[in-house]
Amino acid sequence: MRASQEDFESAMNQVKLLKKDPGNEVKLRLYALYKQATEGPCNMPKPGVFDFINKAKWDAWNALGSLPKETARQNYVDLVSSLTSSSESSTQVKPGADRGQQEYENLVVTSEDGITKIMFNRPTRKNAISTQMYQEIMLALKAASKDDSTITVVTGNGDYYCSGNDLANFTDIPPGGVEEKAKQSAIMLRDFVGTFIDFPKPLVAVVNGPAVGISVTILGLFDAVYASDRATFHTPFSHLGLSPEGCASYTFPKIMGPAKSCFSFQATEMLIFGKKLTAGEACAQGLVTEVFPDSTFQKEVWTRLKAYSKLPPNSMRISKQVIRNMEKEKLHAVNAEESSVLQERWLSDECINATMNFLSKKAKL
Ligand SMILES: CCCC/C=C/CC(=O)SCCNC(=O)CCNC(=O)[C@H](O)C(C)(C)COP(=O)(O)OP(=O)(O)OC[C@H]1O[C@@H](n2cnc3c(N)ncnc32)[C@H](O)[C@@H]1OP(=O)(O)O
Repeated sequence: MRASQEDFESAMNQVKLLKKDPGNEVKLRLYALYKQATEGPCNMPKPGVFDFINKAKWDAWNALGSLPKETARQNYVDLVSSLTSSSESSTQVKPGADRGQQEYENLVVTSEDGITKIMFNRPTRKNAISTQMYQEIMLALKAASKDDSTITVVTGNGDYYCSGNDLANFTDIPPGGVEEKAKQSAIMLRDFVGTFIDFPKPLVAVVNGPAVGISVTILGLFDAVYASDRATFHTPFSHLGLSPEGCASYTFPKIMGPAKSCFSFQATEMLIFGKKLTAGEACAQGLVTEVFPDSTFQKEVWTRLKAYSKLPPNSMRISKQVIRNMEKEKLHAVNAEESSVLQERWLSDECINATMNFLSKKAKL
């Protein structure tokens, strides 16, 4: 039986609900089939060779030649159906499921000695945060807020703490185009940062190495930040045609000193001029609680955290509430404003060019 228009629309909705990123190749095929089913054979001028995102999309659509619209619609529905059934089977029984533990692709989450540890686990990408990883971090934080641990710790696997947003996230363009992508990203960013603002238990960052971008800005929402002396703190927003997020436009000047004092210039030097701070400098500015020599970092930090985790949990949670609640409304408002400014920035030539330069290996920080 041929797929109807309703089957097609239902498949489009199912794509948005996929639990697992199907990868760029499948997404290109979905894009091409969608265009063919709705518009017929490729009717766009061929993009230039350096416009490689649109070129890849054009190639995929053009490769469908004169495939009839109905067949493209059927193929789209079949492809989505194969994706939904494989994602259902891959979330079934996994090791740890019987202990109520969730499995993550880009995180290692463990709970021991009253401490839930959320470790970024993409060391070959310097722990850059992919779209899927944002979702996983939100899920892990929500689970940690309800489990029986007293403290939650965020750290990184490998030589980096985290290299910030995965710049390849912007190559995954939905059928609605780049505007739709920017809109979806702004919603995800607001939810992601909101999860940190609302996190109810003591939240500690164990910064094992260099930290970049959003992994630095959200530190202002943690309750303690311990850093190895190998760590650096870098927010290269202007270099990337971006603007601050993670509430840093509010927390950094507040943490680093009152307005117009020489200290608040440290915040603007970081957020506007992209100055990279050493761990010692970040500690002097109040962004880091304490710095440890890398050789003894893990031992010293975890000994301290284990002692803290034995403190009465309700008292710690209530103290956090008393300290943070007055600020919550303001932080949510700042988060919404920063996300909406970024939604526009992502569509700017400055941002698109900087992202292309990184992805085509012409630039690095
Ligand atoms: C939707 C919400 C959006 C919120 C917005 C947040 C804003 C930010 O977070 S801005 C910060 C974005 N991050 C960057 O600009 C960092 C880019 N990376 C680099 O400049 C360098 O990779 C590095 C300085 C972090 C490390 O350099 P190093 O020479 O030591 O290692 P590499 O060989 O470059 O890295 C290994 C491998 O990993 C890839 N990679 C590293 N970071 C990222 C990243 N952020 N996005 C995508 N890919 C990244 C790098 O390309 C290498 O890949 P290959 O092995 O394939 O070459």
